[in-house]
Amino acid sequence: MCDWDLINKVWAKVEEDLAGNGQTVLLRLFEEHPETKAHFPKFKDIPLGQLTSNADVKTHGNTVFKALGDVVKQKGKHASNLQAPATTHINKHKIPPQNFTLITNVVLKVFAEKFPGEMTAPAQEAFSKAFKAICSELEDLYKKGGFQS
Ligand code: HEM
Repeated sequence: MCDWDLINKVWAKVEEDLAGNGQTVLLRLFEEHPETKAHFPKFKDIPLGQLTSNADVKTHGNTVFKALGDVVKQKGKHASNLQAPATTHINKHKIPPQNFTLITNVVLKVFAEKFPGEMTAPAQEAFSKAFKAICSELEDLYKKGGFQS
């Protein structure tokens, strides 16, 4: 079991600047795993240096973090919240499932840096467990959805 209350306490802090925090995560994802940028039609041809001031990255950061916030707020009962993104990421965006592990590891790292007061050892552990569970549920949905890379 994960401590969803601990996670939601950190998330309240994240929501003080949802778009900015989502933007930081996307930029760090592109920096640390440059192959992930190639999956985004809007960003793939723009050099990373120029993306730091790209408004679309911030808007997309907000979209991703809004969806992730909707998941963590369900405190574990998020099956229906995962179905829609799984379907689009399988069929429309064609994102291999291991990318969810990459992005959630980046989220953990960015939160630990940005929110050292809230990201205590138990909070990091709670996020780590929750993200592992979510990634594994997404993998199951990918299998059911017949994902082909
Ligand atoms: C925490 C994990 C993630 C969440 C919550 C998330 C959520 C979303 C949402 C809500 C959308 C817009 C609605 C839709 O099309 O479903 C979206 C679009 C998209 N996502 Fe994700 N996503 C995640 C991870 C990723 C990763 C790891 C990649 C690729 C490496 C990716 C690639 C895309 C692309 C290419 C789009 C379309 C962007 C556009 O509008 O041009 N996503 N995502």
